Amino acid sequence: MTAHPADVVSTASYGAAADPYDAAGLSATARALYERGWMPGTSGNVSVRSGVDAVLITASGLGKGRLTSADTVLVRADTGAPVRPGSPRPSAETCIHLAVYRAFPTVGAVVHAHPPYATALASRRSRAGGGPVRFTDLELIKGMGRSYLDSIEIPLFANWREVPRIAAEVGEHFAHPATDPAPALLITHHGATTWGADLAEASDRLECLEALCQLALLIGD
Ligand SMILES: CSCCC(=O)C(=O)COP(=O)(O)O
Ligand SMILES: [Zn+2]
Repeated sequence: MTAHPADVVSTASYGAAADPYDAAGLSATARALYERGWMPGTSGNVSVRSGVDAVLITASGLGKGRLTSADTVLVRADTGAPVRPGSPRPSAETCIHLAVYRAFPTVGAVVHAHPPYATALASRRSRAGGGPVRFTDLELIKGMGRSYLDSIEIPLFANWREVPRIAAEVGEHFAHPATDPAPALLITHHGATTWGADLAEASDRLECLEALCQLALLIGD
């Protein structure tokens, strides 16, 4: 991942508790997803696990195409509160990331974006009565952490105005996960969230999910 010129300066402000390469990785991922049109304006957020009790996440409300390492915040994994006083405000959707980390201890990175096909398919499914979005037979299913070609169900959540309510429903859902749960969720009229061992895997899964959603819309019912 190529460092943004601003990262060379801003990573120096990070202490030992957050790896400066993680901060550079977060901001580079956000910029790349912005370039793809999946994080328009200030939308989207990215995080990585930082040790056992903290998460490094993008700051809230900033243009994701201009993000630098300085625009990341180390938060407590239990409460989402910034570890250091004077940090920028963490993403408004931090609680959703934390719900994923709590449910899946091996997850190292979470990516949330507003990609158009995933958002459209989630919204269409919601209008048709809701329930998980299921993909069948498509080869790209293997890109979602599956070694076999079968079907995969992506849970769909309501886009409550109170983000903690979305996070609570995500936490409840994954408290009793299906066997081999998909590393992804959709939020109706909002976007998609994927996760993986690291930023590369979480981003690849977002790419596959968006492609699956595009194909599903092309194929139709
Ligand atoms: C303009 S998008 C509204 C908020 C949102 O859905 C999002 O993904 C970005 O929130 P953040 O607080 O992480 O900037
Ligand atoms: Zn969002």
